[in-house]
Amino acid sequence: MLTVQRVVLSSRPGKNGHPSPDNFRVEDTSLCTELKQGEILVRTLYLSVDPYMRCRMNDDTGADYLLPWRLEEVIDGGGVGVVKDSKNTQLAIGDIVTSFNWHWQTYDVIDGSSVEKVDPSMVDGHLSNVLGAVGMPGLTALLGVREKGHVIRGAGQTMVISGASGACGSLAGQIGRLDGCETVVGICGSDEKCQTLVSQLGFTAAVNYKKEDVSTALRNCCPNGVDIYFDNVGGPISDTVISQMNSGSHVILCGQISQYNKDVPYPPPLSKETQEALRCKNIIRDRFMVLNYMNKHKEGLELLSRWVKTGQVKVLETVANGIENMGVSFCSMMTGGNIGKQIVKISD
Ligand SMILES: NC(=O)C1=CN([C@@H]2O[C@H](COP(=O)(O)OP(=O)(O)OC[C@H]3O[C@@H](n4cnc5c(N)ncnc54)[C@H](OP(=O)(O)O)[C@@H]3O)[C@@H](O)[C@H]2O)C=CC1
Ligand SMILES: CCCCCC(=O)/C=C/[C@H]1[C@H](O)CC(=O)[C@@H]1CCCCCCC(=O)O
Repeated sequence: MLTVQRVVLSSRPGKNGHPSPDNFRVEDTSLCTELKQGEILVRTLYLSVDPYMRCRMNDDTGADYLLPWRLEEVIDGGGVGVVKDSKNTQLAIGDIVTSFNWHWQTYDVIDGSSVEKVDPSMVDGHLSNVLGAVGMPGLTALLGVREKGHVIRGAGQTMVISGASGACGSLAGQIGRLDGCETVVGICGSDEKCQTLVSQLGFTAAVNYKKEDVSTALRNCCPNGVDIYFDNVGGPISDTVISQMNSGSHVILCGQISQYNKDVPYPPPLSKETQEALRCKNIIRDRFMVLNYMNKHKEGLELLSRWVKTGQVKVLETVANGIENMGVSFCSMMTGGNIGKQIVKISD
């Protein structure tokens, strides 16, 4: 038996509530490390906190592909770890593995078939990138832009990204630029974030929605209107962007984080004005879900890996330390405490 730490959901915030670190509890538990055929013992290296997890805190997630976390049970999500013992013919001690359903636990015994083996050279040994730029958020940015953005190289297009300094947004803007957008404008929640987007990631301009009048600032940054909108946040910010979009333009409906603490369906209903703007200007607003493009993931990860290795895409990350900080990190990410991908390092 091994004593390990895990995080359980101790209470729910309620569909209309803001999540709090008190909703999470860290506790010790005993793990039987005797393996059955096919099982592996893993040590957790990094865990991911992601916006969709807010929906898993409700007893009804509102999405058929999301299971609710159960009260008093260990939480799961994206994770990466190292194999410490194996009775699985496909996995050896020292292998790096990942899963979408990794338990928030320092060590675990799991079926080897429930994880994917990671090639550490894909991320130059920077294993947290498996949960970020060369993982689900990277694929979301890449496939979101390519499947729904309709970027045409040389056409002088303008792309706007909300939630622009986060895991998906910071990559989506860089990919828009690489794919040929002439102007790439980010919207995010601090001057420091705005400065980073422009000085480090090559965005044309950035708008601090907490300080500036978004409508005026966008008119200045996008004098020819908006052709592609990568929408991570929804709500009033998106209403404003959509009001400045050109005829025949495209909204990539990636996420609506500004509405996740409200009891509304996903995607949340739009105001009458915004529905009218979409209709009158024939704006295509397609919902995008990265999990619907599994057949494009392998090729996508290879491209993202190349871009990161060659420095064509820069990676931003905010790293917290220790399993006791999972709840705090999740709540911090939900309120803008992160720049780039929010990661929690669990062990070396
Ligand atoms: N469709 C898909 O397949 C996927 C969708 N997503 C979605 O993409 C979006 C971004 O996810 P991800 O990159 O992981 O997270 P981020 O790294 O972007 O972190 C969340 C960010 O959201 C911003 N934010 C929080 N509340 C608000 C608000 N009320 N208004 C505006 N901005 C807010 C904060 O930045 P700031 O300081 O700017 O406020 C915060 O840093 C989410 O909506 C998520 O659900 C993610 C993965 C896959
Ligand atoms: C209901 C709000 C969803 C908002 C959009 C979003 O953030 C979607 C994220 C998914 C994305 O398609 C890739 C993911 O990893 C997210 C979903 C993960 C599903 C894990 C399911 C685990 C389980 O519940 O069994």
